[in-house]
Amino acid sequence: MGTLVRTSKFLSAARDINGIVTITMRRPPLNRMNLEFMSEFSNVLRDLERDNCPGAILTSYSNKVFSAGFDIGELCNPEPERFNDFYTEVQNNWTQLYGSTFPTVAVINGHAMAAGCLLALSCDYRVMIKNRTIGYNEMQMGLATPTWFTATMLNTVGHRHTELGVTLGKMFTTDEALNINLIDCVADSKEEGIQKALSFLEKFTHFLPKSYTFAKHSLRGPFIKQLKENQNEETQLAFRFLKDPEVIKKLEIVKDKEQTQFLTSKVA
Ligand SMILES: CCCCCCCC/C=C\CC(=O)SCCNC(=O)CCNC(=O)[C@H](O)C(C)(C)COP(=O)(O)OP(=O)(O)OC[C@H]1O[C@@H](n2cnc3c(N)ncnc32)[C@H](O)[C@@H]1OP(=O)(O)O
Repeated sequence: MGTLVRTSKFLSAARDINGIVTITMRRPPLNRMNLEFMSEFSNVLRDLERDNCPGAILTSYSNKVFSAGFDIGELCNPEPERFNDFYTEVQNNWTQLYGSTFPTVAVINGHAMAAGCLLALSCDYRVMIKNRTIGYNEMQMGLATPTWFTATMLNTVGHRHTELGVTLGKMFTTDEALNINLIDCVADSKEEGIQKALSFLEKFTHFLPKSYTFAKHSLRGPFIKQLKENQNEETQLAFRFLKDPEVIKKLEIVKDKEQTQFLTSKVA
């Protein structure tokens, strides 16, 4: 897989001979995203920017789950300070990944739910393994989808598919995702997915990095600017939402085993 450039509790990053870095999420069993996971992720992205990385691939150690999204423990009746740190790290991570100066590919080798879907959509290209699901399922959990999550899907598949996807909390199968361009291609295995990702990244070899960055930022920059300008308001809005007694009650039920089985049956 290449030389290990960074390894931390929940992530590893390995560089191949062409400089392409594969970031593997490894927080068993479901790559749930908590504060520590998000800060490690931001550190990796910061290193890649500093090292003028030519391209990166994001994938999961597990062929079942790419990421189950936010750790419900961070959302259920949160403490103000911890939530502020968590949500700020999530926002910073998105601005880094969505606005990276190098091309990125998500090899989605397992289910990608809610914030896990956001990670994949924040890359430039998506290769997904057959028979997995991807989407913003927040609605099914009594949650709302943050504005920058919605904008990221909107910028990928357009208004109508985003409207239906977000308001129904829909998890798309690999085939459905391909049909609406939520993903770019399908692979039979993670290994084939990595090969397809490398072929995509190969296309950028002869481009000037500054030209690539200019093009990417022309398209994504205004959305990043909008979040940066509203970061505190977004955090306060989310905190107030999560402190609503009805939301707390619903999330507590979701944390219950039986409800998890219900959610699992929805993605089977
Ligand atoms: C105004 C704006 C307001 C905005 C505020 C909120 C912003 C919200 C934004 C994003 C939200 C999210 O990202 S929420 C997370 C969404 N994720 C899910 O819905 C995942 C649900 N999980 C599943 O469907 C399944 O677990 C799975 C398909 C991912 C895997 O299935 P599997 O059978 O392998 O595993 P289990 O279901 O048995 O789960 C094992 C174990 O993990 C617990 N679990 C699952 N997901 C989470 C999670 N996200 N956080 C915490 N814990 C989770 C599950 O309960 C099991 O626990 P037990 O073993 O103790 O039963």
